[in-house]
Amino acid sequence: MARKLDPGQLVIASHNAGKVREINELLAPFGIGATSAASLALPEPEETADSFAGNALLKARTAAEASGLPALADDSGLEVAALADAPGIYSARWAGPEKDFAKAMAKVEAALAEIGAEDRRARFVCALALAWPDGHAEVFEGEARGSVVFPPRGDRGFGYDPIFLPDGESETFGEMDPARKHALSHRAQAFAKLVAACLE
Ligand SMILES: O=P(O)(O)OP(=O)(O)OP(=O)(O)OC[C@H]1O[C@@H](n2cnc3c(O)ncnc32)[C@H](O)[C@@H]1O
Ligand SMILES: [Mg+2]
Repeated sequence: MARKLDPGQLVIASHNAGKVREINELLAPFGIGATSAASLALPEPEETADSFAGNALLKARTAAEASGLPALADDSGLEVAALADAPGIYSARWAGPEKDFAKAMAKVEAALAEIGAEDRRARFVCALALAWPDGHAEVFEGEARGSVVFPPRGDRGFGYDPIFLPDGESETFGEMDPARKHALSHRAQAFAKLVAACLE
C-alpha cells in the first residue's frame, strides 16, 4: 500500500522551469499547493545514481530533508535506440552547463549520422519520486514511445521536445498543444500512477 499524500504543501524538487510548469498543470486538478525548489532556494544535488528512479529519489529526498515538506522530484530523459539508449540519464548533461538544447539535439543528429543509423526509434522516460521528511518514498515510472526527427520542429515545449515525434502523431512534442502532450507524455503516464497510488 502506497502512502497517501495530504493535500497540504508539496515541494516540486526540480530546477527545470519546463518540468515545473508541466507538473503544476498535472497537479492543478487536485488542489495541491506546490512550491518550487528554486523559490525555496533548495540545493540542486548531484545526480550520481545510475537510473532515472535512483536520481529521482535522490532529488526528492534531498528536498524533503531540506524543506521539511513532502517533495516530488522528476528524473527524465530521451533514449535513442540506435545510440544504445543515449543520452538517457545524461540527457541534461548533453546540453552542457549552459543548457543549450539546440546543441544537444544537434548532437543526437550527429551521433546518428556518424554511425549511419537509419533506425530513429526513441522513447522518453520519466521517474517521479515522492519523498516525505521522515524518509518514506514512492517512485512511479512512465514512458512515451516515438522517434526522433530532424530538423527540430516547434517551440512550445522544452528540452528535446522539438525532435520527438510520438508514435501515431503528426506533430512533435514541440509543436503540439500542451494538453495533447499531457495526454501522451512519459511524465503524464508516471503521474497517473502516482495519482492512483497516493492521491485517490
Ligand atoms: O534535475 P532537475 O532539476 O529536475 O532538472 P533537469 O533539467 O536537470 O532534469 P533531469 O536531470 O531529469 O534531466 C532530464 C533532461 O531531459 C530532458 N527532458 C525531460 N523530459 C522532457 C520532456 O518532456 N520534453 C523534453 N525534454 C525533456 C530535459 O530537458 C532535461 O534536460
Ligand atoms: Mg537534473
